[in-house]
Amino acid sequence: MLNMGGPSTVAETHDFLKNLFSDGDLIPLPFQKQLAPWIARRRTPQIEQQYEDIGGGSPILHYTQVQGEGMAKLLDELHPETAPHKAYVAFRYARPLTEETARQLKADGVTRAIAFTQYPQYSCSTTGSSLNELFKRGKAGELGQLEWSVIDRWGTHPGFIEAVAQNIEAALSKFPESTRSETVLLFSAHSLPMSVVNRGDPYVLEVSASVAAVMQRLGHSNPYRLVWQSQVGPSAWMGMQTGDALKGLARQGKKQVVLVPIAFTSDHIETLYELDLEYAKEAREHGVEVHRAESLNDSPVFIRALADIAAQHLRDLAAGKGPVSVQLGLRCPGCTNATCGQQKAWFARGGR
Ligand SMILES: C=CC1=C(C)c2cc3[nH]c(cc4nc(cc5[nH]c(cc1n2)c(C)c5CCC(=O)O)C(CCC(=O)O)=C4C)c(C)c3C=C
Ligand SMILES: [Fe+2]
Ligand SMILES: [Fe+2]
Repeated sequence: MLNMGGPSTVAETHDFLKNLFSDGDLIPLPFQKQLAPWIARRRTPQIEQQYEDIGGGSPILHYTQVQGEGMAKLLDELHPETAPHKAYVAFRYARPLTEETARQLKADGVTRAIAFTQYPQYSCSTTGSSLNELFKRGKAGELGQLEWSVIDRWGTHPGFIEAVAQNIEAALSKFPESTRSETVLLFSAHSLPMSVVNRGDPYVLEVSASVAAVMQRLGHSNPYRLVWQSQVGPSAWMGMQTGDALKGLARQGKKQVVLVPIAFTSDHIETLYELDLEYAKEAREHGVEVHRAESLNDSPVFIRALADIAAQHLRDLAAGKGPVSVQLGLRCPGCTNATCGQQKAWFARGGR
């Protein structure tokens, strides 16, 4: 289960940021080796305070473990031919890091593995970075004799869409029935730098497809927009920004909003701090009642969706389909990172 991870305790914040700013697939920096530790050190106090304010750390490891254990158990029933199944967590910037998990896979004598991204929608800066890291470890012989296949995206899977829709319905039910249909659904996803969007990264399109599928499932019961949050640094990022959108809606006299995180499957500072503590609070000061749809976290509907995605993948493999999706094979038209090409070829050969 591939994801970026987060600091489980406030004390782990610095190492998390150092790993994050050292990742050239996420943030390409000149003199990255020297600059990354410097930026991380400077940014640590502010981000530590945010993790402090949301209860002392990121819950992502806890929820990924709950999701993984639930998924593996269901998968034993859904696809007994390949049982027993076991979920391993491989985070990009926090423990357990990919290198730790690689050692564990080797020690356990695992021979067959699925690299299952936990980002619903594909971006080279998220899933692409995790796959590049796994590829580098594999090429260096750190993974043992493993045969790999990849689940690279699942942003319109009906089980995922159903789980999100149910959480929206629960949030909507907090508004009076008489005015419920006037509530604006404000889908919010982590933004991307325009430099990434403009090289042909598929994330913005795939997040939009998720939103369209959720709205179809809801029978277009409410007006909606997709907006973008958490941009960092001075460069241009995908907009409109979530905070500005809330202010604009307030100015236009909207009184009820449901905020919907759509590109991340468990709580993190972006939901618990930015959406709940910053934006929702500010909107309330402007007279807007805001409720947030819960993150998927330990949703049984979502855990069943993960198991269903994995089971379908295993059935496809048994039916002779290749180890990677057709779509994974296509690099961004503007991609100049040679590792991306090597990584895709390596996974297409089953990790050999
Ligand atoms: C699908 C989700 C995410 C995308 C896409 C994404 C792209 C992206 N992020 C940065 C820079 C930073 N992100 C940071 C934290 C962070 N990012 C995501 C998700 C996505 N990022 C999450 C869930 C988190 C927080 C983890 C948590 O537990 O809350 C940070 C660190 C925090 C900070 O310093 O503000 C940075 C920096 C870039 C540059 C980027 C696309 C290229
Ligand atoms: Fe980010
Ligand atoms: Fe790339």
